[in-house]
Amino acid sequence: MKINNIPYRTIWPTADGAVEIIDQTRLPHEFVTVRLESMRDAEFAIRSMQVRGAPLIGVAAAYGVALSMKHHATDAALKATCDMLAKARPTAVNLSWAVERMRALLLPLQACERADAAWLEAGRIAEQDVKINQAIGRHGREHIQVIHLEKGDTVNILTHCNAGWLATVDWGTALAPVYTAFEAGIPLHVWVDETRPRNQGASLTAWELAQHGIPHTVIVDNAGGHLMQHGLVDMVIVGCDRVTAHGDVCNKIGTYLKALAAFDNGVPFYVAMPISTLDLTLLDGVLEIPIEEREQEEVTHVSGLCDDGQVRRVRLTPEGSKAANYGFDVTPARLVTGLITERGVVAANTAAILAALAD
Ligand SMILES: CSC[C@@H](O)[C@@H](O)C(=O)COP(=O)(O)O
Repeated sequence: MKINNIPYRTIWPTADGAVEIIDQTRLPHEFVTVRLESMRDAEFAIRSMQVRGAPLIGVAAAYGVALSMKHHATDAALKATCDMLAKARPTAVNLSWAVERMRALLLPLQACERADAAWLEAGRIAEQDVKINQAIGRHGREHIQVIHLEKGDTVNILTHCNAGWLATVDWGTALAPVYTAFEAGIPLHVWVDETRPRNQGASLTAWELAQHGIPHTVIVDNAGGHLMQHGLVDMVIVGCDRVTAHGDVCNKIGTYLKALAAFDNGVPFYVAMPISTLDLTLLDGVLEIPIEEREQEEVTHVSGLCDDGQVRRVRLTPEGSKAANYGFDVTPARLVTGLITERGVVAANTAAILAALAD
């Protein structure tokens, strides 16, 4: 995708064997890239959310394994690296998916073969992510097009958090259909939930849509229900961090409330999902998916650009008030209209999911 008309990806290998990322903690007010030279750098980037979004943290972890293998490629080093990276964030299954794919490839190899093989495999995972997202974009666009033909007017799409190109290597998941439809000339407008506490909608989704000239409006997280009651939302598309065999969807906190409002108002609620986000070991998402709890400061404080041009952090809540910071919630399958995958749009139930996997 493009920043100031220059094509970028969110992560890329450098000619001298390091990895570069866009530091997403600095957006939208500053565009800064960061060089990762070690597994510790990759682990810090994931934990601190310099890189975030389920597919991207998987790719960053794969590169983390590759960086580690350049220096220490024994069995013990491979185990320690994979175990540490897999724990950097708990909810998105793509992280452990990517780490386990690296481990399975590297473990049978001689130590001296591991560095080159790891580097190639991390690159393959990154390239695959781009292709998968392009396919999600094509499948999702068809549904946007159907709504456009029925309505004969601009399609209003609501999204939560950031599941755009910043959350992947390129294109995004939930926003891939948006970019693809926009390129095909379908008139659309995106309602962007600000997505407290870290405001990935207001700071990341709004920024990347603006870079691409896509009409959008940032709304507070509580506005979606009101907009749906007044016919101002034609469809919802969100990303996801883990989907169970039953089709329950875990995504950024607040997604469930949007799904309830969509259901009550007859608005289609789609979840864009690479197949690697499926966790067939789990059935009931509410009971079984681990939900990340983060620091209270993400709730009690916000940072933003002040009128003097400086980025500052300020406290919102009274000193002494406790805050709880659950990062994700689970939307039961019954509220999901369809899962937009690289293999097509799949119903959120076990039979349809298994049939899609068998194709
Ligand atoms: C394509 S990204 C899908 C999800 O990872 C995204 O919607 C989300 O919840 C991201 O959460 P984050 O905490 O910013 O990593």
